Amino acid sequence: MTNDAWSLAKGGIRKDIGAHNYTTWIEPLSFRSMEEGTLSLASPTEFIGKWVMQNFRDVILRHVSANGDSAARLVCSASSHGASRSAAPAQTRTSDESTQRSRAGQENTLDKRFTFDGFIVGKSNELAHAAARRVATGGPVSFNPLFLHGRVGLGKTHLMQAIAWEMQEQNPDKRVMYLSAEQFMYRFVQALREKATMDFKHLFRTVDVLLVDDVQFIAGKESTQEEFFHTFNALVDQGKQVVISADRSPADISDLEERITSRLQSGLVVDLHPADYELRLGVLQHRVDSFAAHNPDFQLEDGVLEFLASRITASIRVLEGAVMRLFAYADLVKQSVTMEQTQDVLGDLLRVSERKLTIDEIMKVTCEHYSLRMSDMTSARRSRTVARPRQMAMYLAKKLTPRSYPEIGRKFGGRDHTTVLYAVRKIEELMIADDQIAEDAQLLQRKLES
Ligand SMILES: Nc1ncnc2c1ncn2[C@@H]1O[C@H](COP(=O)(O)OP(=O)(O)OP(=O)(O)O)[C@@H](O)[C@H]1O
Repeated sequence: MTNDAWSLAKGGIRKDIGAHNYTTWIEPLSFRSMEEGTLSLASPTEFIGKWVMQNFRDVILRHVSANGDSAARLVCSASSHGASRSAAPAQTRTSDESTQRSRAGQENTLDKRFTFDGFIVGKSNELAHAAARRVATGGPVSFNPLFLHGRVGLGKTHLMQAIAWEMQEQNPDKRVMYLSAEQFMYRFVQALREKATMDFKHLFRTVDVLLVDDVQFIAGKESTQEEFFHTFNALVDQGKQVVISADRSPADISDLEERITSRLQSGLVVDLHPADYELRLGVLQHRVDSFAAHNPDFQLEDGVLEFLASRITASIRVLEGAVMRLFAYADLVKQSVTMEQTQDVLGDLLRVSERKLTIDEIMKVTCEHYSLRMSDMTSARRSRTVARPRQMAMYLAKKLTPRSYPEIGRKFGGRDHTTVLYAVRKIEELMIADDQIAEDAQLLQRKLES
C-alpha cells in the first residue's frame, strides 16, 4: 500500500463518518507503512491516535481492505514515536481495553468505557438504569426479557455492556454473551453455510445471559427471526436472563412476527427518553473531569459546558463527539479553550443544532412565566410589572435567536432598536445585582431550549 492508496481510502472513510468527524480525526493522520497486514498511521497527538483506534478502527480497515490491501490491524500513534516501536504497545492496549474473551469462548467486543461507573443518571434514563442495575446483580430473574428502547445515541449500548461487564465481574462463572442482532445474523448465516447449525444452537442455548443489541435489525429477515425466536424461548424457559435493545418499542418494529413481538413485550419494556439539560451537562462534566485527570493543564472558560449542554440537544453521542473535538483541539494548541474558540471549532455542529426558536415562542413562554397577556409584549404600557418581563423577552430574543436589534424592536410593537439595546443591557446588569432576575432568565432559557 502507498500514500496514494491511503488517500483513496480516506475518500470512502469521509463518506462513512461525515465531514465533521473526518476533519477532526482522519485528516490530521498521515500514512506511515503497511506491512504484513498492519496499517500504521501517524497522528499528531496520542489523544487523537487513541480516539481513532477506539472509534474509527473498523471503518479505516474496511476501506483500506476494500481498495485491495488486506489490512487486519491498525496502529495509530503520535508521530514522534517510531513505527516499529509503537506498533506493539498500541495493539496490546487496544485489545486489552476493548475486547475480552468470555467464558462462552466467544470474543466479546465490550467497550471498556461502557460501565455503570461511566453512566450518568438523569430523569430521562433513571428507570432504564435501575432496571439494568437490577438485572446486573444476577439475582433471581424477575423480568425476562428486559427490553430497552430509545432513539439513537441515548445510551442503550452503554447500558447493555454495563450489564455484561458487571455480571462477568460479579459472577465470573456465568457465561455472558453480548452481541448485536447483526452479528447474531452473520453467525447464523455462517453456521448454515458451514453446516454447523448444531454448534450454533448449542453455543447460544447454553449461555446464562444473552444480550442482543439493535434487535430491529432482524425485522423482515425470516430465518434469522425464526432462529432468534427459538434461542430466546429456550433461554427464557430455562430461566436464563435475556436483555434486548432496539431503537423502537416491540410494537413499533414492523416486519416482526406477531409471536416474537408478544414475547418481547412479556418482560419489562423500558424507554430511554431524550436527555434533558441537566443530564447533558452531567455527561459533559464527566467527560471533562476524565480528560482533565490525564491532562492537568487543560482548562475551559467558564460557561462553555453550559453553552454546549444548552445548544447540542440531538443526542448524547453528538454531545460526546463535540466535547471530544474540543479535547483534540486543546491537545493540539496546548492552551485553555475559550468560548470564542469553542464556537469556532464546533461551528458546523452548532449551526446544525441551532433550534429555530421564534420570537413569538419567547414572548409566549415569558408571558406564561409572568402571568401576562401576549398583547402586553407589544403594548405601550410602561408599568414595571409589564415593562420588566418585556425587557426580559427582548433579552432572550437577542440571546437565543439570530435576529438583529431592529428586527426584535419591530416584533415588540414597532419599538426602536435602541429600546431593545437598552433592554438587553438592563437585564444583563440586573442579572448580576438581582438573584430573582438571574433565576428567571436561566429558567426561561432552559424552558425555551428543552
Ligand atoms: N447516560 C450516559 N452517561 C454517559 N455516557 C452516555 C450516556 N448515554 C449515552 N452515553 C454515551 O453516548 C454514546 C452513545 O451511546 P450508545 O452507543 O450507548 O447509544 P445507543 O442508544 O446504543 O445508540 P444506537 O441506537 O445508535 O446504537 C456512548 O459513547 C455512550 O457512552
